[in-house]
Amino acid sequence: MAEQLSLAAVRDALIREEDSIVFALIERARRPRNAAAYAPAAGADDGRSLAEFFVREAEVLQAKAGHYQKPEDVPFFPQDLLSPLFPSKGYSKVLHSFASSVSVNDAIWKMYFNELLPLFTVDDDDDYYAETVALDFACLKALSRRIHYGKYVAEVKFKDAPQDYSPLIHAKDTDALMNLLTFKAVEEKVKKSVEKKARIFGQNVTLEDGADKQEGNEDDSVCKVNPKVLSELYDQWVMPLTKDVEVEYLLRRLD
Ligand SMILES: O=C(O)C(=O)C[C@]1(C(=O)O)C=C[C@@H](O)C=C1
Repeated sequence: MAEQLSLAAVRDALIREEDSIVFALIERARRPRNAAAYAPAAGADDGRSLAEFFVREAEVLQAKAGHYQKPEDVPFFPQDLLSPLFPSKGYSKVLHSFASSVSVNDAIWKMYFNELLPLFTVDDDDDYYAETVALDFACLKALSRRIHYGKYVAEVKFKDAPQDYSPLIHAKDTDALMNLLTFKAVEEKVKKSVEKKARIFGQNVTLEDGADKQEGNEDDSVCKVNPKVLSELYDQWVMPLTKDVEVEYLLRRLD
């Protein structure tokens, strides 16, 4: 995240993350549900599923390569990780030092597998399990990153109005903090934006004249992921979880 923190810059970063989420979901939607990849696997440690095995192992590798150093990159299985093996320049620390420990990944994990997957994958099995869980990992990472950007949003909002936030933080007034950081008009725009991206990115491109759909004349049934699923995902989970991150960060901001 840029050193110069402003609400506009952070919102731009959130908009950019929309692209990653929409693309990741479109890629995952190429495969059917493949439920066997999520069931406890015979012979695996502690009856883990292939999906859990893959995410754990992928995070171990990525951490060794230097990932998970920034507060927006939060691992799903932090207990398994080793320090980076390669030096990096580091990143500018614009957030409070506890920021890395703020995580809603458990909620993201449950939401993704229990609620979201059935909404945008066909209930079938094509036996491409390894590819499927790699695609799931991409979706989980994109969602987690976007949601944990809430830490930056919270920091900017606090810096812009410490006089409004501080009393609520001292009083640990979670509901009032939630109200103060909520902008319903922005949320409506975000939902429309992400729905539109799903409609545009998820089209089949053809070279025949007039075959491409014009805007305003969309047929959502031919989109690779139903655009309404994207606006629902943001409405029900992505924005509420981002706000949970914001509140959790703010509650500890004056420690
Ligand atoms: O843009 C903000 O102010 C945010 O806090 C981000 C966000 C979002 O998740 O997109 C969350 C809460 C606001 O109500 C609006 C949007």
